[in-house]
Amino acid sequence: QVSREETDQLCAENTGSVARYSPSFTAWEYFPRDLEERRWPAAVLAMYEDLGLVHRFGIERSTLARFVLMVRKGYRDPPYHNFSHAYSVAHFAYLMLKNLQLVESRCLDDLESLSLLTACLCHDLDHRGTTNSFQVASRSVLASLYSSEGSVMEQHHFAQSVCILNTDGCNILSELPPKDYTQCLDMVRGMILATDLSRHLSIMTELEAMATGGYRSCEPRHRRLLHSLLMTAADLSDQTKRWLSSKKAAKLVYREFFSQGDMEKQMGNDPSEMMDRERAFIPKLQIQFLDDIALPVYSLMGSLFPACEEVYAQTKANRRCWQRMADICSRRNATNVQSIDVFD
Ligand SMILES: Cc1nc2ccc(C(=O)NCC(C)C)cc2n2c(-c3cc(OC(C)(C)C)ccc3Cl)nnc12
Ligand SMILES: [Mg+2]
Ligand SMILES: [Zn+2]
Repeated sequence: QVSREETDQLCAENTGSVARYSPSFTAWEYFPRDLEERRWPAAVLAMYEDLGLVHRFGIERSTLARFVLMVRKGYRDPPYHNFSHAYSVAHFAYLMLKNLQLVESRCLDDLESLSLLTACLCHDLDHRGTTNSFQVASRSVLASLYSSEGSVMEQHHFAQSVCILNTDGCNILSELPPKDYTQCLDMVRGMILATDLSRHLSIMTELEAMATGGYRSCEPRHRRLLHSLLMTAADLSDQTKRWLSSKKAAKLVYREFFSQGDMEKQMGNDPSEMMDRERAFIPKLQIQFLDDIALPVYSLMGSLFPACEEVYAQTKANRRCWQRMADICSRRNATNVQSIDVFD
C-alpha cells in the first residue's frame, strides 16, 4: 500500500499548470523522462487536471494521488518496462489529447479521454521484462492463467489495474454513474489489450482503410480502432523523440530482450536473433522494427491528424540515424550492443 504521508505530500503539491514541469511540457519533442523522477507522480496529477478530467468526473485529489502512487508501486524495475515507460506513454497520450484536440474536435468524448490516459498509465503494470511467448515457454503462472485467450501479459496488466482501482481510496472512477463506470473499464481493457503486438498487427489493414477513407466518429468500430492506434502510438513514442533519447530507449529494450535470450539459453531453448546478444545486430533490427511497426503507426497518425506530421518526420529522421549507424558498424564489422556505445 501507499503511506499516508506520501499521499498527503503528493496531494498537497500545488500541481498547478503543467508549465511548472517544463515550458515545453506540451511540445511533441518534449522528453518526459527529462523531468526529475521524484516529480513524475505530480506531473501525472497535473495531466489529469489539465485535461479537465478531475473536475469532469469528480475525482477526489487524494484518491488520484493514492491511485498514481499505487500504480507506480505496481511496476517492477526491468530495464525498460518500468514506471518511467508508463509515465512516458501516459505523457504522449496527454500530448495527443492536447495537441490534436481529440475531445474538442469530437473524435473522442471525455470518458474515452479518461480511459486513454488511465490505460496508458496502467498498460504494462507488473511487467517482468519478458514477452508473451516467454510466459508460455517458461510455463509461468501468468501463462497458466491467461494463455488460452492469448495476450498473456496484457490480460495481466489489466487485471492489475482492476486490483488497484478496487483498493481502498484508489478508485478514481468511483464517482462515475454505473453505466459510465462499466463502459470506462471496458475501454481500458480494450486499450491495454491493444498494446499486444500481435493484436496490433492483426488490425493494420482496417487501420489503413480507416486512414484512407477518413475517421467516422459515428461508427463504434472506428472508435475502437482509434483507441488501439492511439495506444500503440503512445507505447512507441520513445521512437518519436530526439535521436539520443530514442537510441537510449531502444538500448534498454534490447537489454530486456538479451536477458530473456540468456534465460532461454539456460532453459535449453534457442532464442530468436532479436533476443540473442551473440547474434543480434541492433541497427539492422531497429531499422526493421521502425519500417515494419513504428513508422506505419505514425504514418497513419499523420494521415488522420495533420498536426502529427512532425512526429512522423522525427521518427523517419531517427531511422536515417540507424541506417548511418548500420553502414558504419558493418564497415567496422562491429556486431553487438557494446559496439554501438561508441556513438554515445
Ligand atoms: C525500440 C523498440 N524496439 C522493438 C523491437 C522489436 C519489438 C518486437 O516486439 N518485435 C517482435 C517481432 C515478432 C516483430 C518491439 C520493440 N519495441 C517496443 C515494443 C512494442 C510493442 O508493441 C506495440 C506497442 C503494439 C507495437 C510491444 C512490446 C515492445 Cl518492447 N517498444 N519499443 C521497441
Ligand atoms: Mg506491453
Ligand atoms: Zn508499453
